[in-house]
Amino acid sequence: MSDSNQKPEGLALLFADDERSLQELMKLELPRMGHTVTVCPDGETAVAAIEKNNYDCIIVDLDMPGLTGIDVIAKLKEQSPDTEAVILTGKSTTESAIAALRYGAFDYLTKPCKLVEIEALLRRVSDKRKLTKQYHAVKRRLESIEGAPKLIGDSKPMEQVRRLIARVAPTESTVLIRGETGAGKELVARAVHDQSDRAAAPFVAINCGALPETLIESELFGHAKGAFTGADEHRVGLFEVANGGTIFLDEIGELPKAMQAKLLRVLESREIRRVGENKTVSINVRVVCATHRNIEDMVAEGDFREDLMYRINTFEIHLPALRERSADIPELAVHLLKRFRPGAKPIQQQLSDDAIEALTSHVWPGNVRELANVIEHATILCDEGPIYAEHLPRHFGKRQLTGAAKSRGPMTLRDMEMEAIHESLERHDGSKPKAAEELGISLKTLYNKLNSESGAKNAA
Ligand SMILES: Nc1ncnc2c1ncn2[C@@H]1O[C@H](COP(=O)(O)OP(=O)(O)OP(=O)(O)O)[C@@H](O)[C@H]1O
Repeated sequence: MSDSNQKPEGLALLFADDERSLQELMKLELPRMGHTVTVCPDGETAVAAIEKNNYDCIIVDLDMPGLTGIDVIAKLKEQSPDTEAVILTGKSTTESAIAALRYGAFDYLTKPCKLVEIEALLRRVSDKRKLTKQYHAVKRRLESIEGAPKLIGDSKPMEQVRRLIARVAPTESTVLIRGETGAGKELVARAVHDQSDRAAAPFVAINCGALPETLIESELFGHAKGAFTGADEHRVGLFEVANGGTIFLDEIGELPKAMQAKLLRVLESREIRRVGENKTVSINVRVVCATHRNIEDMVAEGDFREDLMYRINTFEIHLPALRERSADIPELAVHLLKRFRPGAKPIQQQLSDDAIEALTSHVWPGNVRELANVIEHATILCDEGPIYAEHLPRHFGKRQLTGAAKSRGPMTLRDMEMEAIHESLERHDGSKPKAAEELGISLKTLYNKLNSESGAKNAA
């Protein structure tokens, strides 16, 4: 991540040490490294400077007469928690330096330290600040596209989901979220994390179905440099990235059998082993899984390990399909509209009655993801004012009225789903990628549904 050929971003530094010669040295050398520096002779002056100015990083001597380095850091973390702190310490006080790390210091240097060590450490501070800024920028962009991750819906089924989330979140239980594709399982997983004691630590999501089998292990557990062709550098796996927080294993049913055994071992031992390394690393990660597949059937067919199934579904949350909570559709539609038309307006000004009627009577095989696509389509045709049924995709809302559906009598949800798939395939001259995109489901899911339909027909 750190490119040693690249000049680090200049940092605003504060240096505090009672040694005159060090003060003089830093006044000269830190600017030569491209940083600006305020030099202070003691803790009191340092605290006064921190109260007046903003610094990216402070470097403080641990042992100063009056306020010590730890006192200065404690004050700094109250005043400006984002500013990094580096401790300078004599060899004999390494233990106090470790105490300083507990107070939130970034790192410590033992005196006498070389200028190259200070330079390397400041480069790391600079890298960290750059990454933090990038993280906030990406998060803001994502929120402006998707809206802040918020579970919308007050329908009875969603109230029940919320109740379950609130019950399980504060525990350490592994959670299995079941529900159709696009129903919002990742949002439920995030809500479990956000309502837990781990909320301030990372939430890391990975789709087990989206990675080639050969890469999953190193993605989850990391690898040593040279562990396999292409492993040019040491890489930390997602379990380590999520340490202290939550890992969300989406589409757990897609995990290859060999990986299922490895995952089970990790869940039981709470230790991981990076690919190409012998030693194990302890991890403290809460695991939340999700699947749209019937895991019990997969176990019966020998595709999923029974012991892993029991291990991951300590607590289950079933997320109902959108058609089972149609009362949420208007509010969800307006929430999704904000992605394309920022600003909040009442539902009546955004959606006409006929649009609400068409939306609430649709079957939604692609669930909320499909709803987001339909809303995007409507905003292309209608960039302001209420959305009418005519702005919805052409096939929309008609399905329930087709002669075939009426003459067949009551249809199962599965039949309706297959009808939506076939209609979409027809509209796109049989193109499965286009149909999958329109329906808001993955190509893999489309194939699965078509295969299980032809399997059922063959069996009949
Ligand atoms: N209750 C909800 N409130 C707000 N937005 C939602 C809700 N449910 C789903 N969404 C939105 O719908 C989209 C799909 O949701 P998500 O990715 O969580 O579904 P999923 O069930 O995990 O799908 P998949 O099984 O395909 O991974 C996302 O853009 C998400 O923000």
